[in-house]
Amino acid sequence: MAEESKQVDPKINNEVVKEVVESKNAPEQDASDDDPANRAAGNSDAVAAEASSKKKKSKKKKLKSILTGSKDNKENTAEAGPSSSSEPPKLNIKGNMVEQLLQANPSLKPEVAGLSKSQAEDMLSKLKLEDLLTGMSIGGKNQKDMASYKFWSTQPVARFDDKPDVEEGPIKIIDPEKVPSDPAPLIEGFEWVTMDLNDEKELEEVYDLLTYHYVEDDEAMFRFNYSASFFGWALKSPGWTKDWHVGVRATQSRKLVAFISGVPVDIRVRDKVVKCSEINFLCIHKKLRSKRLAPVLIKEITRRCYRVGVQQAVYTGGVVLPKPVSSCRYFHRSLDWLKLYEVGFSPMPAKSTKARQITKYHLPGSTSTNGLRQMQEKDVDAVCDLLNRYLKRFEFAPNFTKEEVYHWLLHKEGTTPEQVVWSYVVEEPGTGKIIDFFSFYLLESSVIGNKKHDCVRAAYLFYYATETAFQPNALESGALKVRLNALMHDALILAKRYNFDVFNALTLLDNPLFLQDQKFGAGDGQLHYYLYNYRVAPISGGVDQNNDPDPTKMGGVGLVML
Ligand SMILES: CCCCCCCCCCCCCC(=O)SCCNC(=O)CCNC(=O)[C@H](O)C(C)(C)COP(=O)(O)OP(=O)(O)OC[C@H]1O[C@@H](n2cnc3c(N)ncnc32)[C@H](O)[C@@H]1OP(=O)(O)O
Repeated sequence: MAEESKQVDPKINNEVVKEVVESKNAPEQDASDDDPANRAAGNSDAVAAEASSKKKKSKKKKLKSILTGSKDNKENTAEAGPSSSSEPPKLNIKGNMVEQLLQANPSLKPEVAGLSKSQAEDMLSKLKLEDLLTGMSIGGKNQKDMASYKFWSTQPVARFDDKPDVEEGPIKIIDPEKVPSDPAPLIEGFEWVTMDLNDEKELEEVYDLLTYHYVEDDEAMFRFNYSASFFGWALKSPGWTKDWHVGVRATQSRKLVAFISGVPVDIRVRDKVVKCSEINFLCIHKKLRSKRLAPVLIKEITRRCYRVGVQQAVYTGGVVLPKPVSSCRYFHRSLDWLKLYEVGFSPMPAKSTKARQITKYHLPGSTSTNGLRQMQEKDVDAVCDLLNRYLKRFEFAPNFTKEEVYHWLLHKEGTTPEQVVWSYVVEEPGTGKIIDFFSFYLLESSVIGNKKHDCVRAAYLFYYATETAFQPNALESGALKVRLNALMHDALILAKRYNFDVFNALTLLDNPLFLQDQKFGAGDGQLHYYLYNYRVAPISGGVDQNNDPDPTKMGGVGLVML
């Protein structure tokens, strides 16, 4: 999932604030309770665990407006988060522990001052080395105690207290024969559907649901505005099956009210290749939020994956769940600074002016790399070879087939109403060999309630690769940095040419080598990477302990998810 991330006001850039401690009292459920395979073997019903019959009655009442399509339902309460009514006693210890805490993360200084001893201890226990490595100590806002994850604590996922030297591999082995052949029943008035995205009407329904109910930023200023072409691209990749496009409809109104999807992907985690379902576009109608429907959807897509022998999944999110494999930070490069300022995305830095900001982000009209041109069908083999060699340099990355390169990276003129992906190759002058390649995709965001602008065209940096990486000492000599900066500068120029307003990138791949030089600003979004039913030792997210891009922390995440 892409995350809505806004450019951080430079004034507050490094003031990272976290939620720290909360009660640990809730008992943990046995993981087997929620496992579809165990359900088949006679264990407690997963849906029953989510919704007691009492709750069902009140839900039925609240959901009436959806069933009938009326708009008068005001019920949309968020689930109560952790709260503490009493003021914690001030910390009056000067011991080792606090020093350790501050040493581990100096940016915590303002927070430590007001902590009780037990809170500080708790915080320290959360600030393990692996958390620093994955960026979790910084992006861990919203993290709850394991037992407070009523659903996730029952699932085969890594836990926050797992040791960093875990043996990597599946958490449990599923026998597809024992997985129920039918979905668990939904509450009355709703039914499961498999969406047929080859049917334009159904594609449109998914598009509508996501347009109005998918990810918004915290202040609800922007909302992703996926195009129908984008969904064709994202959800019909090689090996896709319509069985993994799962919807929930209101029986009476036939309205699509929830969706979750998966597409197959092989991910290499260090030296092992894991056959995964890449889960994305989990979305629940706003009026059905906080009613424990998300766990039901997740269990249903899990059942469908298990049934066909796919036992692992990869997914990303802005929320902290047990437990990220890695966490990367969003960066944004203004292409049309004035527009971004006017829509409230980019702040005006202290002592700057509009004119200065516009000049700062000005780009030349033409690219400068010799041999740069749009990728064509004839480049698929060369790009596949270069990209796979490049991605082997990362611990957590896909391995592309030629079909996948064709699907994900090649824009096929005239096949979709809107272009979704832009890919370029560099043909070595003289030899014609493909020596570099880069790509970005389009994801528009609607601007909510702005009189002047209704959308922001964002380019998301996708995959890239360069032969320069394989030169001896490419990193130490600075050659890789120089080459990537030249390529990314051209990528920015091309994105500007195609009327993009902003260029987004994470701290994954080799991005820390160019983010700052290319005037990317830090965003307020963090993207956490997760694996389902697979344990791994922590993987670096390309950031240091202050959440800044760090070239010494590269080599971790090589997977770019939409
Ligand atoms: C082998 C195959 C396995 C396949 C499955 C692999 C796993 C795939 C996992 C899915 C990967 C999706 C990747 C993407 O698409 S990430 C994009 C997620 N979508 C959005 O943010 C769109 C806008 N938001 C919504 O539509 C809803 O708020 C959603 C649907 C997100 C939650 O609905 P709602 O707000 O009404 O909540 P609830 O009362 O029903 O349920 C509350 C429970 O749900 C847990 N929750 C909340 N948000 C997420 C989240 N983003 N991933 C996983 N779990 C999440 C939450 O911690 C709590 O559990 P626990 O804290 O009590 O334990």
